[in-house]
Amino acid sequence: MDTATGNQTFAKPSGLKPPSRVPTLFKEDPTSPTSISRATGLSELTDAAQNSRGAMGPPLHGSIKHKPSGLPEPDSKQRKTLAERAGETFGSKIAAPQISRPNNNAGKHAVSNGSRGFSNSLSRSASTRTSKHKTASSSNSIGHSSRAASANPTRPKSSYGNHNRSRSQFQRPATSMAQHEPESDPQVFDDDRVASLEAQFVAWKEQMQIDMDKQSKVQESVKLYETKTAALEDSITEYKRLLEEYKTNVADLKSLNSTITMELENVKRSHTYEVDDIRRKYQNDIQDICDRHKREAERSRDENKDIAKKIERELKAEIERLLKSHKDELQTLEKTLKAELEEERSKRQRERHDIQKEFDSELRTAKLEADTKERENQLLQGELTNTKSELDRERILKNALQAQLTDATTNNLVLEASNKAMKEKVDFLESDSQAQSSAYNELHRRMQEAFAIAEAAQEKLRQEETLRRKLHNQVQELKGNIRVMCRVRPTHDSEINPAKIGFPDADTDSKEVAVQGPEKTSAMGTDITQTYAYAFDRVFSPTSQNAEVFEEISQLVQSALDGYNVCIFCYGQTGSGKTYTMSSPDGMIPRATTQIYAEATRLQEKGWQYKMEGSFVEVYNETYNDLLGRSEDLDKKKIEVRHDAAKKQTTLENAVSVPLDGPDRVEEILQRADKNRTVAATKANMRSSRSHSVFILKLVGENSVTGERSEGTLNLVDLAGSERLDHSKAEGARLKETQNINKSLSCLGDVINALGSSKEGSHIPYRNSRLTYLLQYSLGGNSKTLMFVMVSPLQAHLQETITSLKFATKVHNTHIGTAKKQTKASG
Ligand SMILES: Nc1ncnc2c1ncn2[C@@H]1O[C@H](COP(=O)(O)OP(=O)(O)OP(=O)(O)O)[C@@H](O)[C@H]1O
Repeated sequence: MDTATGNQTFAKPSGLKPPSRVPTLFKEDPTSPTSISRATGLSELTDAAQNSRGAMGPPLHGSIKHKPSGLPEPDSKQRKTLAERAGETFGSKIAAPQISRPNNNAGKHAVSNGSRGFSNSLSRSASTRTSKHKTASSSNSIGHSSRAASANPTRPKSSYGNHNRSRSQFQRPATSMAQHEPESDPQVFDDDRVASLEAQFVAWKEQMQIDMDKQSKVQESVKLYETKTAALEDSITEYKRLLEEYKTNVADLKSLNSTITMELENVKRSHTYEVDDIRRKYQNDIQDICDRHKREAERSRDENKDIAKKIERELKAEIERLLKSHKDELQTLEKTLKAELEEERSKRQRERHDIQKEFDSELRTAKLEADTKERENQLLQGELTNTKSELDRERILKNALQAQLTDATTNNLVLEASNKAMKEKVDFLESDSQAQSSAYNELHRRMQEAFAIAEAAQEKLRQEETLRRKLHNQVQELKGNIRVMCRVRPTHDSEINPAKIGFPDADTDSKEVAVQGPEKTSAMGTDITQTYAYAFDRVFSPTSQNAEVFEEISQLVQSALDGYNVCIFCYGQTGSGKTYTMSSPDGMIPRATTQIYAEATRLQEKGWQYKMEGSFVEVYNETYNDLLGRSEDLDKKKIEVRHDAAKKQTTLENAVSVPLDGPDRVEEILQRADKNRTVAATKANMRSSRSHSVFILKLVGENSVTGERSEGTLNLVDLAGSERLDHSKAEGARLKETQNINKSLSCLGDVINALGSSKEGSHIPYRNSRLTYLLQYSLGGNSKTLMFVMVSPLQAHLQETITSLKFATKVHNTHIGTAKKQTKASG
């Protein structure tokens, strides 16, 4: 009854399906003690559980839900109680032992028609035989198999169900039990069965206990659902009540809203009326104000008219007064201005005169400046010429480089050709037989021999070069470390009255020169002429060319390359041919540099590498000037001379030093020096004759093969004119020039004299003049000096010629260093 009521209650709100009848069966008397009827019920439940639900979990919510709700109920009249069914079982059970089991089929039939309890009891026995029998009986249990099939047609079929159905479809084969049963003892069988039943009972009891626990859990779940359902129903009731309340509230709010809307309409209407009233009121006020303002404006307009008339009258009076005073002031000003104008005019007149004067003086200054500019222009033109010459030199250099490139290309082609030939040779030698191989070896051996010979020859050459240097030096020493040569220049077409100069040994030694002196009256009253003969290392007649002269000095130039300090200077009066000999295009300087360059190149194959640098300075009025520097720096830039006593080398600070990387370079050097001297000549007339110019060529050589090193200097000096001037006539700058020239030439003589007469280590007065100080290491010691005494062929210069020749003889008689020679002098 409870279950039925419960089913009705659940179906309505939640739609839960009515619970299974299985728990209902336990609800009948769950607490009653163990009884047969209960045991039978348990037996049925156990079977059911074993068939279909035994393997399932406890009856949870989900499992209850899926229980078949439309389970067909058997007719109540046909239904038997569990007790009745239990009684049937026992009946069958008791009767069972008397059943004879003649064969398998008979036994099987009896069991299938007998109670399920017996079959179950068999199934619970430990014996193998009864177990097999029981399994067969259980599988034939109609109730279970039909319930399982009809209760849940959609449920997935268990393996058990399948197994059951399959067994029911096929004829059971004969078991071993059927064969062995007739041999068993009936008495033992009964005892065993009782024991089995007892054990089965105990198992049933335990199973019952488990099922009861499950049932109580299910009951608890049901109770919980009931409680929840009741709570949900309460909530629904509460929600319904609240809904009703909300509906009432909404209706109230609607009525309130309509009331408020009406009131709002009323308020709007009254507000409109008020606004209209206020607008009307303000319009009236504005109209009043406008009327008042109009009246005020009319009144003030009348007042203004009166004021204006009054001001007009006052202004007219004031203007008249001001006009009168202005007229007076203007008259006064006119007078003052006229006076000032007059004054200004006279002042301007004076200023004009001043400006005119100033302009004149500025004009003069400008003219002077123009002159200066002109000179500067000349300087610039000089610079331009220099630049042009540099450009020419670069061009020449470029041409030379191009020629070198062509040579190199040709060489390359030749080398390639020879390389090819060599390769062919090698191929030829390699390709063929033993004979070729031996020929190659022979060739190789010969080549090695040739190399060895060449090496030996080169070594010999090097040794010979060293020997040559030594011998050369000895020869130079034997010739004397200071030598004097004389050169008489030819007369020009324009020159008349030549002096009588003879060359007695011109066909043999060319060492003598004879000058016929001026006519003198003897004590006897007869006119006599005296001939002065001089002997030097070499005398060059007017027909001699520069090439011939250079031949004599080329040995000294070679000495400079060998590491000696060499000094060659030209001494003589103005116009005697010093510059021609020294600096003309085929003079000593270009020739010397050309030879040095050629020799340095030749020595490269003997392992010598030379670095050559040229400087050109002048000594003018006892100051040094750089002839290779900028012409505007001449007489301004200070050049310092420094001596290295250990190396016996002289260096010039602040002087331009030009690397001599080609023989053409010297031409540029000479041009630049000449330019500077020309520019200087505009400042001091005859500058070139009044200064000493010194071309200094530094030669540093290193031999990478022998490890030798040489540092030599070649000084080529063009001395100032040596003529004596009449001191009484010379004055100012000219007098100073003359004094300085005399001083320096006299110092030069003193130094040479000291070098020739004094012992080694004694004082040499180099410092007495700038010239000797500059040439300190090129005069004396281990240096080699050559003096050219230049002679003018003119009778007019005879006296100066004799003076020069006397000075030269004095120098010639001086012997410096180890060389000693006898000199012959006359006059
Ligand atoms: N050997 C010579 N052959 C032809 N002409 C010569 C020879 N020597 C000098 N002359 C000419 O004589 C002139 C004067 O010579 P040069 O200028 O060399 O004299 P200088 O002694 O250097 O004079 P200065 O001291 O003024 O410089 C020049 O015109 C020069 O060309």
